[in-house]
Amino acid sequence: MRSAHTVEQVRAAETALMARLPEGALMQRAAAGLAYAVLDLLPQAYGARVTLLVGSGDNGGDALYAGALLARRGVRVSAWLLAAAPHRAGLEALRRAGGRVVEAAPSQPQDVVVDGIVGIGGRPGLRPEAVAALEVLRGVPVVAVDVPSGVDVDTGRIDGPAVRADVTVTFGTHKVALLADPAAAYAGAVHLVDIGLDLPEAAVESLQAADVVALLPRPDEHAHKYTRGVVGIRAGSARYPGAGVLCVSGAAAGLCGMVRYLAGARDAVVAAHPDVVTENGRVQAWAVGSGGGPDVATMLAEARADGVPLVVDADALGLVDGPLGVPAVLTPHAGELSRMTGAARADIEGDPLGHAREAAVTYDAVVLLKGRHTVVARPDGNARITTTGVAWLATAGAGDVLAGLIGALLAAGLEPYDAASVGSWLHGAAATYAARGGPITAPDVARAIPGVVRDLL
Ligand SMILES: NC(=O)C1=CN([C@@H]2O[C@H](COP(=O)(O)OP(=O)(O)OC[C@H]3O[C@@H](n4cnc5c(N)ncnc54)[C@H](O)[C@@H]3O)[C@@H](O)[C@H]2O)[C@@H](O)CC1
Ligand SMILES: Nc1ncnc2c1ncn2[C@@H]1O[C@H](COP(=O)(O)OP(=O)(O)O)[C@@H](O)[C@H]1O
Ligand SMILES: [K+]
Repeated sequence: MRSAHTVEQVRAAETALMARLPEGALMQRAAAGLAYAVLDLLPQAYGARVTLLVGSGDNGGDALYAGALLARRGVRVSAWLLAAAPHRAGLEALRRAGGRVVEAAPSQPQDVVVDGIVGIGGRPGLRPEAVAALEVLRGVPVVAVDVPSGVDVDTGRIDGPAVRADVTVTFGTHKVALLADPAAAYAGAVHLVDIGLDLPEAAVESLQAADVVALLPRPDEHAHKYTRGVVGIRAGSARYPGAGVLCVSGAAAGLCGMVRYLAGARDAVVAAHPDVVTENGRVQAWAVGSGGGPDVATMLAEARADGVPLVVDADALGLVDGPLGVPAVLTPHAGELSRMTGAARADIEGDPLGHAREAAVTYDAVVLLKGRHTVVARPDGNARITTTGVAWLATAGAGDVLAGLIGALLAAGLEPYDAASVGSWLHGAAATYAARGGPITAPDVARAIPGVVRDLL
């Protein structure tokens, strides 16, 4: 599991650890990790040029100590001080190692910029001096120290100018802004340096392959189709038969024992999926709403009346105005959530984690808010953020596949939070497998799911 802790949690762990270590030890650990990450980006250390952008706090201190380590390896390090009182000991260390202080951009082309402007002590946004410095150095690869400066660390919001990093070297744990968009998109590749912090459980996390393996349902030796779970699909209509076919394709990827289909695209579904049963009968979960048509209200009401867990997607989301009274996963994209809650779409896109968490409370359900980094939020405030996937997944019908897949995982017995987050992880991984760097369509995503599962197991 990748965990993201809040600034308050990091500070508390840091205080506890610092009490047991010699002064400056943590910063030395951080600086060493940072220096190695910068070295990794340089063709060779000797003669390379690195500019440090240095603010007034310990984030700048990390950059200065790392700069000292780099200077000892022969890197030409320039520290551009953006605040009046930079970390004193760090600055001395850099000078002793042969680094220099500059007041403007170095005239020679630079190989790397290190963003040590602000870290977890920063307020969102950047001062004009920092914006100007970044502008002058535009085009040079940026390594951010701990977080890209300017982002809102605990929410992932971007409320002003912020650094766009190629790599972020973070210390002790991930910060929320490194998982949650829009800030996560500013972080580039994130490299975690262990500095020995002892941290509590995190409210925000991101499943990794090993976590998905541990949660995946699989048949035991004596399994039969009913013990593996039956998912019912009420999706697709005469007008939108494709949505029914796609929702079934996600459900029929093999993760539960059987798929029942009870909606208006029966012929198309059976033609595409001869394994699907179209008689009514018991199910352990329903997926409702994709390509809904005029019967969507009836379909939602009938599924609810069954008392089993539900996935509510697309057209059915507009009918949800409070808790459904059964365990549920709601799967809106930002536009659908905007229609549900009345919040502006841009506000939702600016703070997907906050809006997903709020909606989870309002609807007393797991809310899966789709996007580049999909958020799965639970009413108790916990959230999992999906980092698998590729932009090619933003294609018509991909959401229908996801709804069916989550339905199958619910039917197989996963809790709604696990079903939604595992389903979203598999969906993103399947898109990446299918895309192999190129375009995909929704059926490609569904077809790639069994291969992802096979490789995981
Ligand atoms: N907490 C930890 O466990 C560790 C922290 N370390 C480093 O220490 C950092 C935190 O250091 P600090 O608490 O000194 O805080 P920061 O260095 O993040 O920034 C605080 C300083 O920046 C100024 N500032 C705030 N917002 C600003 C803005 N938008 N523009 C310009 N200046 C702004 C403040 O007035 C303050 O002086 C971490 O991010 C990390 O890089 C590491 O040295 C290792 C251990
Ligand atoms: N930029 C992106 N990068 C990666 N995945 C994305 C991006 N934009 C959207 N997605 C994913 O693509 C899928 C689109 O689903 P959705 O919007 O419901 O489409 P549809 O309604 O046509 O099925 C979601 O799983 C979403 O998370
Ligand atoms: K920074």
